[in-house]
Amino acid sequence: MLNKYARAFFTRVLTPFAAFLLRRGVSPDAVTLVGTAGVVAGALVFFPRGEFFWGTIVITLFVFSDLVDGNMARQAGVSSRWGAFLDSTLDRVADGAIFGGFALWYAGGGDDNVLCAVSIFCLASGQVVSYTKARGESIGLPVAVNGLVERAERLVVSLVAAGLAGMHTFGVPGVQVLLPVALWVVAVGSTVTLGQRVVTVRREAAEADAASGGGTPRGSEATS
Ligand SMILES: CCCCCCCC/C=C\CCCCCCCC(=O)OC[C@H](COP(=O)(O)O[C@@H]1[C@H](O)[C@H](OP(=O)(O)O)[C@@H](O)[C@H](O)[C@H]1O)OC(=O)CCCCCCC/C=C\CCCCCCCC
Ligand SMILES: Nc1ccn([C@@H]2O[C@H](COP(=O)(O)O)[C@@H](O)[C@H]2O)c(=O)n1
Ligand SMILES: [Mg+2]
Ligand SMILES: [Mg+2]
Repeated sequence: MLNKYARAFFTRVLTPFAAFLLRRGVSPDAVTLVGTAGVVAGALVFFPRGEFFWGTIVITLFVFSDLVDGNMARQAGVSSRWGAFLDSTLDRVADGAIFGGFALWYAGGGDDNVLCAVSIFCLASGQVVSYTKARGESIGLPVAVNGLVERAERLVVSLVAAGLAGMHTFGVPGVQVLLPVALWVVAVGSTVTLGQRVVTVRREAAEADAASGGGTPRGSEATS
């Protein structure tokens, strides 16, 4: 949903900044790499210590690089398969650090085994949701569904909640509950999304197999 409705807005807002970076000789790949490093550092330095406000601020400063890198590549006319691979692969690394950071907090100072498990579930289910699309497309299917909770929703729900929950350290009462609520929402939403994508891939695969007389495309079943 956000990918559909908010992307156009952010493209307009970030285009001048992307153009500025290109004029300064910065490459899209550099933005992808630095952005991911910033998200990973913000998540793994602050979240395991329960410093959710500052962790979210640092992550927010870097996470929009994921919208800037592609914008730069398109403006410069250098969009590439390598860039698409790098962007998607490092998205998985960033997501792992964010939900891993939550899990480390609940395994340590946050001392809550259930929320630690929910964080790990968010991490794993988010990766699987993304994998369904990548694998479906790699066997030649359109995977014409995004589902209820895509990456943008996973990030916005969990980071807004983490940022607000972190305001507890400034004396704002009652906000800590927002992070557990957000993690449960992301966990349930990711499960629904996984179901939506699996059902779509199953239908598209059956249609494609019927149209081609059955069987997977040569070679594709051998990859994983
Ligand atoms: C008083 C202060 C309190 C402190 C609060 C802190 C406020 C800040 C909190 C949060 C900000 C979070 C912003 C998160 C923005 C995320 C942007 C982003 O990176 O989106 C990425 C997304 C996907 O990009 P790609 O196409 O490159 O990635 C694909 C995707 O990963 C696919 O995964 P899948 O979906 O399938 O699981 C892969 O399949 C594919 O391989 C991969 O290529 O980009 C978009 O979706 C574009 C839309 C972005 C919309 C961002 C909306 C941000 C909205 C609000 C943020 C500000 C909220 C402020 C709240 C303040 C509260 C007080
Ligand atoms: N280093 C990069 C990063 C991205 N791309 C291209 O942009 C597409 C992703 O666009 P986003 O707006 O989601 O960032 C990606 O599929 C590539 O085509 C690139 O070339 N190099
Ligand atoms: Mg990107
Ligand atoms: Mg990306």
